[in-house]
Amino acid sequence: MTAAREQPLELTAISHNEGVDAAVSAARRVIASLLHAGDGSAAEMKEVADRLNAVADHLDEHAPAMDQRMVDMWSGEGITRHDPVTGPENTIAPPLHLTGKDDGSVEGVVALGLPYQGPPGHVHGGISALLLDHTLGVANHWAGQSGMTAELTLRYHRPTPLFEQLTVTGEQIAVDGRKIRTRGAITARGEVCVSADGLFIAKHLPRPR
Ligand SMILES: CCCCCCCC/C=C\CCCCCCCC(=O)SCCNC(=O)CCNC(=O)[C@H](O)C(C)(C)COP(=O)(O)OP(=O)(O)OC[C@H]1O[C@@H](n2cnc3c(N)ncnc32)[C@H](O)[C@@H]1OP(=O)(O)O
Repeated sequence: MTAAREQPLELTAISHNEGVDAAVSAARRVIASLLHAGDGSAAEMKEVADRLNAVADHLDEHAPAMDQRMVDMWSGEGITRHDPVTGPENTIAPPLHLTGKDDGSVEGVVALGLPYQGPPGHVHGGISALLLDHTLGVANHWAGQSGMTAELTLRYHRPTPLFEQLTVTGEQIAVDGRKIRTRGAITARGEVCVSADGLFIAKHLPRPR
């Protein structure tokens, strides 16, 4: 499928310790800290809310127009910085860090905390679906033929643990005309927790200009 490469290639934008990336890391910490604190916290939540709203007001005051920002988001070639799985500019991205491997597959590791909880102590099934949908999409890009998700079939083999290193993989299996078949999995401690089979159709929406 893909010619052998000498070393893994970054498929995720590298997070910087400055600028918006640093602010986003801080915001991720706030999200986790709020959930950890909960309703019974002794912290003065009215004051916390006022301070957070002041930060949001400041950001909104200095933000570009939405249509301009959309153009900016899609102006580069290659790796995105805004997506909800790997994006260093997106607070809801865990983030997962993906690299392309010699064998044509992609792989990343991530540990998920409280904001991603479903069953007690374990990852929400919809979050696993999000991670796999994106990882399969990136695997298609890495293999050279990408598209939009038409079907995503998930099998949840065992609960996926929070707070532990998870390995997320994706690999393009076949291309038949516009139909692209892709497979992937989330494993913990070497055991498959979730496996995914995707059908993607070669279609690309126009980039904002
Ligand atoms: C990009 C720039 C930045 C680069 C970054 C590089 C690094 C990162 C790389 C990459 C990262 C991206 C990772 C993203 C990952 C996330 C992906 C998503 O979340 S995508 C959003 C969710 N999906 C939708 O919203 C689709 C909505 N549905 C549609 O738009 C259409 O229904 C679509 C495209 C799926 C098909 O529509 P039609 O009109 O184009 O094609 P028709 O003619 O209907 O179908 C073509 C063939 O496919 C079959 N087909 C279509 N849908 C099917 C289905 N659901 N099941 C089975 N077959 C289906 C049909 O039967 C037909 O087959 P016959 O040619 O006749 O044999």
